Amino acid sequence: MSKIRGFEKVSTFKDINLPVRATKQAAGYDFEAAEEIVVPSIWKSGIATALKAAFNKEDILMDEKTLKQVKPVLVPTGIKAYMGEEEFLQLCNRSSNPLKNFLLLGNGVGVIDSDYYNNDANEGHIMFQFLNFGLKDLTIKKGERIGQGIFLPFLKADNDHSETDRTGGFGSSGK
Ligand SMILES: O=c1ccn([C@H]2C[C@H](O)[C@@H](COP(=O)(O)OP(=O)(O)OP(=O)(O)O)O2)c(=O)[nH]1
Ligand SMILES: [Mg+2]
Repeated sequence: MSKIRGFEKVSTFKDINLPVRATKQAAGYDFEAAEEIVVPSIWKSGIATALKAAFNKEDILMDEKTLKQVKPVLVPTGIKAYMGEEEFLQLCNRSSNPLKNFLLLGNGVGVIDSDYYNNDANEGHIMFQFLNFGLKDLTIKKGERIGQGIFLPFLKADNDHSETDRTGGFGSSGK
C-alpha cells in the first residue's frame, strides 16, 4: 500500500499506541501521552500573589524563575505524522480536558506541518502544549488520551514562492 498520510512511532518510543479514531465517524485521531508527566497548576507559580498585589496597586514583581513556571508543558506523544505536501495535521484539545481537568492548549490549536516529519532536530515528534488552570498540579499518566489530531488540506496564496526548508520545530524558523 502506498503511503498517503498516517502515523509512526518516533524511534526512541516502543511501548506506545498509534493514534486511532474512537468511533466510525470521529474526525480526530486520539493521541495518548507517551510517558507520565506533571502539568503544574499555573496558580502555583506566583500569579496569585501578583494579582493580589495588582488589586492592592502594588508593583508586580516577578522573578525569572517564577515567570518560567507559567510556560505550557510539552506533553510527548512519541508519534510523528506524514501527509501530503498541501496538508497539515491540526492538533485540538479534547472537550473533556477543560471540563474535567482544567487543561487548555497554550497555542489554542497546534499546527503540524508536513515538513516537520523526520526533521533533523527531533524526528518530527508531536507534542501537545498544556496549561493547567486548575488549582492543583495534574499528573497525566502514560497512555492517557490527551488530545486529537485532524488531517486537513490548506490553500496557498498567489505568488507564493517559499523555498525555505524546515530544520526543527517550535521556533526553529527563528521568527
Ligand atoms: O502544538 C504543537 C505545535 C507545533 N508542533 C510542531 C509541529 C510544527 O510543524 C512545528 C512548528 O510549529 P509552529 O510553526 O506552529 O511553531 P513556530 O513557533 O512557528 O515554530 P517554527 O519556527 O519551527 O515554525 O512544531 C507540535 O509538535 N505541537
Ligand atoms: Mg512556524
